[in-house]
Amino acid sequence: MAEAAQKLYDLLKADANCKSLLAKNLTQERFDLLKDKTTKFGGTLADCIRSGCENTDSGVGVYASDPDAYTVFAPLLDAVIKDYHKVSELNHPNPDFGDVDKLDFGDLDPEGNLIVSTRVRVGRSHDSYGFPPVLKLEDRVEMEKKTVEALNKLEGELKGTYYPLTGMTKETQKQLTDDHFLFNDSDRFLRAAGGYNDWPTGRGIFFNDNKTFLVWVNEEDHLRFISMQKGGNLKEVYVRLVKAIKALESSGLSFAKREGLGYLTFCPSNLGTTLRASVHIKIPKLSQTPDFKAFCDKYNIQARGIHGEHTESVGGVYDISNKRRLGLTEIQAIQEMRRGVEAVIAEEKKLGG
Ligand SMILES: Nc1ncnc2c1ncn2[C@@H]1O[C@H](COP(=O)(O)OP(=O)(O)OP(=O)(O)O)[C@@H](O)[C@H]1O
Ligand SMILES: NC(=[NH2+])NCCC[C@H](N)C(=O)O
Repeated sequence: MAEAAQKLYDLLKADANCKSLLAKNLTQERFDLLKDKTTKFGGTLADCIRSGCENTDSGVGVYASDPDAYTVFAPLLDAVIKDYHKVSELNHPNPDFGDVDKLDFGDLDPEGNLIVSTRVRVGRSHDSYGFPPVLKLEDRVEMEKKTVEALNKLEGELKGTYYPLTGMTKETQKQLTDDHFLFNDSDRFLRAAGGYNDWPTGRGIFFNDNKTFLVWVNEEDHLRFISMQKGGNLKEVYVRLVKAIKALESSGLSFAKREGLGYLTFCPSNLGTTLRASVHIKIPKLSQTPDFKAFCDKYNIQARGIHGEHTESVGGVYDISNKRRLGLTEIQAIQEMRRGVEAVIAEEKKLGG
């Protein structure tokens, strides 16, 4: 067990240019302290660090093998979490979605010139199962079954159908992915972490008729709840997601949560609120300025390409979202994204866009 971790650690140390949070925070002292430990789910240090050691261009570089890893490997994971979310203490507040009847925002781009679409997602983990490195095929299948039973109870606007990946044609998968609804198995960071083990068994997507509410089953996290639509109406998208979270939390599913850390996810960058609110937005001018990255950092927002993380922009359209998910409430994370997007729009217009 310690040998596997040692081999991986050697790989990490061999890349002197590695800038990941793993490289920064996995000191020799922490490595020695953790290398022989195992979680209740059988997770090891090697399980947590494999992706970041095999991919030294990782930004974060670490995944939790299971919910218990956040306790057993806390000396490493806590340091990475503080670093990513820019907090000095791990005292994440209780969930607070705000008063959805009194939100002080609506459409972020009422003229409809810049924002192509808006999406808000959260991740949830079943508290009785581990994460991909320790999951068995039967666990995934069992989790999928329990999840679908809960999803089938949704009503009204959230009512929809579950489509397992097993049996879905390649053409349908490609179309749904190109249209930004479905995930695929092309992320090498997630692959190295075990995220595609037994692919595609136990995975699938649930959506309502107009594809404004979607659930990913067994992609990176056990569950991702997603609300999205064309245009910039953040209020409609957010209110729909809050409704879905509340409905699913009262449908018999029990989600992994930890005092001080909020909702637990596979990747430490996602825990806390687990909320990522994004717009696809046309910013050909701002994105070309040398200060674009600094501008985003100032507002705690992140720019991605439009086919998801680690992809490039197409035609000056970027995915702009809140970067922090921990140490603030859900409504504060949404407001942080809103302020960032409003600033991006103002700056793009100032530059003549
Ligand atoms: N505002 C948006 N409008 C339309 N599609 C979006 C929007 N934001 C993200 N997407 C799409 O969602 C899919 C998933 O994106 P991505 O993997 O970057 O983020 P994520 O699902 O939030 O998860 P993670 O941050 O863990 O990678 C991609 O197809 C991406 O294009
Ligand atoms: N989808 C995510 N969890 N993204 C954040 C980290 C992704 C990858 N492991 C890295 O370190 O770069």
